[in-house]
Amino acid sequence: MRADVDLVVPVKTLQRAKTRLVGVTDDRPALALAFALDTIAAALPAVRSVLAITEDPAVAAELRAMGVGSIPGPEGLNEALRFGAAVLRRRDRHRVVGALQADLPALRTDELELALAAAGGRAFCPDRQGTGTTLLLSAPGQDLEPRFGVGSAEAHAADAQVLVGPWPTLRNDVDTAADLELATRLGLGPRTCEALSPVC
Ligand SMILES: Nc1nc2c(ncn2[C@@H]2O[C@H](COP(=O)(O)OP(=O)(O)OP(=O)(O)O)[C@@H](O)[C@H]2O)c(=O)[nH]1
Ligand SMILES: C=C(OP(=O)(O)O)C(=O)O
Repeated sequence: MRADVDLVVPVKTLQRAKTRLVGVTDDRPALALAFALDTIAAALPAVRSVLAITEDPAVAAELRAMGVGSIPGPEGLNEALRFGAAVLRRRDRHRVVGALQADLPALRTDELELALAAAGGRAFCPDRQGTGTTLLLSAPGQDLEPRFGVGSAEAHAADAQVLVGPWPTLRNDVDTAADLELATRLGLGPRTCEALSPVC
């Protein structure tokens, strides 16, 4: 557990989320919600706190039931992350602020902990393709400066340590049916299993 780390997790409005998973399920919003809940449940024991940034009241209600706070933020992923990071920074200016994507339904707490332990300052974990980013950590007391989007791994590598190690579940963000197949092999979280039942 890293008691000096607080994570911002952005969760897009469910009706607009995971459009690349069209055809995988009849209920895409329910699957996007399950991804976020499994990701956050796995992350909680690894850090001091998790704050979700979401405009979606259904997401906020589910998180509240888990004891996780959320606040609405501005439109856009980097905008939402900057907003959330600034809220956390105001609460404690010395902390490490991180951004964790909400689409890691196979995430294991121990793998996140290994990656967090390997970080020696500003650092990021590339996705399994090596082009995107699943986790970004600020240096203590510094701004998060998120550069998520196409080619974000290269953008983050300009000034952040690359975290690559034995944490496949942290690297497998699920955007496509192929990602979901791999996540199923790695072991899906319970909410995602339930949403896809009887697949697992
Ligand atoms: N709060 C917030 N979160 C966002 C926003 N856009 C993306 N996210 C989150 O950012 C992470 C990565 O998003 P994407 O992989 O691009 O997910 P997506 O937009 O649902 O998927 P596609 O429709 O397939 O592009 C997920 O945790 C999303 O929930 C946004 O505008 N606001
Ligand atoms: C926004 C990103 O993720 P995705 O590929 O999931 O859209 C990113 O990796 O920076």
